[in-house]
Amino acid sequence: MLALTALTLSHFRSHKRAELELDGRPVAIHGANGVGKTNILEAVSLFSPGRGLRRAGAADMARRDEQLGWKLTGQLQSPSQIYEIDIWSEAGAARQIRIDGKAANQIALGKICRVVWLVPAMDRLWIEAAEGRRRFLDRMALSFDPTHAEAALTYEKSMRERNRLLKEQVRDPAWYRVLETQMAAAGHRVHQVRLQTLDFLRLAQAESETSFPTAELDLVQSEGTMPIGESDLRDALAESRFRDLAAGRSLIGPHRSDLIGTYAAKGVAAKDCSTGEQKALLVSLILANARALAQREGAPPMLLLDEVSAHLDANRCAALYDEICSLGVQAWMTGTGPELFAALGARAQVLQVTEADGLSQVRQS
Ligand SMILES: Nc1ncnc2c1ncn2[C@@H]1O[C@H](COP(=O)(O)OP(=O)(O)OP(=O)(O)O)[C@@H](O)[C@H]1O
Repeated sequence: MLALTALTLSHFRSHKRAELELDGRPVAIHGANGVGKTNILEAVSLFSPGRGLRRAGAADMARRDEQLGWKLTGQLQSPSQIYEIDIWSEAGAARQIRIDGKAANQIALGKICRVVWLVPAMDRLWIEAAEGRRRFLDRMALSFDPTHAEAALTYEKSMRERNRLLKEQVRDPAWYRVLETQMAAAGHRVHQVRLQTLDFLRLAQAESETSFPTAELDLVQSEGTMPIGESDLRDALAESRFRDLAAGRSLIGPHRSDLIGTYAAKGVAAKDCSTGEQKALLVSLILANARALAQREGAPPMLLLDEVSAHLDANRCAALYDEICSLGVQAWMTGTGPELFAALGARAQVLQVTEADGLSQVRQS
């Protein structure tokens, strides 16, 4: 299994200090609006690479009106061993990580801990801009291949630099060659890992007997097609330079990919499905992600499901709970009242968050 067995939040968001003792079961967190349930999920999301589920900066995560910075301490149980992990930021500085007392970086963290999430901001994922869908796919890709974060970052950095040259109307090819070589190497890798992730998800959906609808998936380019090999991408970037100069930005590459989903049984594009169906398609994908990783690595990722029951009918909610429990996933779920988790019974650890006089409290309920 992959699970946090203890978690302490210090001066993190609304929590001055919250200590959670966990036993590896799914975690159902309930409490009134604004008591800090999502803040706990955000803390868990930081146990994987990236900016976390709110995509916030380290400074925003410090408890307001305190200049102290924040700290998260977690005990992580992986299939092979137990890790003691500290993640903290001092006075708004970049996040720091220590694994078993030794300084570590986000890539090292990504190798031992995988976290995938669904949050209410993703309710319109199928309808809104492609960037959100790419991010959702990349989060799943990262759970399969921890090096994905590094390749994506290298690509992003070289692309930004190339875009700067394009905006400044630099025309000398010598300025572009090194950047385009870097973009092609990292971009090809990013694209391949995304394609492989789609294959894993397709297979896991096909093999499953879940009642969640199958989401057919396609990765498409906003214009044309993605060059197949690394050298094809490098050549395509060089060829596109003239057009890119006119646009002032790079027009080809994996940053122009889009994830298209279809409700397979109905043959209806995800963007045209009902709100609940759209959410069910996303749930179907993260369950497929969990199933595939359980098979390949012996442990599914931790799942963060903020406002888990929103838009799902009672049958789908029960089916989701059943699947989480049968997969042995440490799913972190939130909702405003304990009744939302009644169908889980003793299969989950139920925590209640309350707040009084600016101080939050988390206790078993
Ligand atoms: N840096 C911070 N310092 C102190 N409080 C913060 C900070 N950032 C956010 N908050 C507070 O945390 C609260 C939001 O917490 P959170 O989103 O976890 O609530 P929630 O329990 O999930 O609520 P809901 O049920 O409404 O979704 C808000 O009151 C917000 O003002």
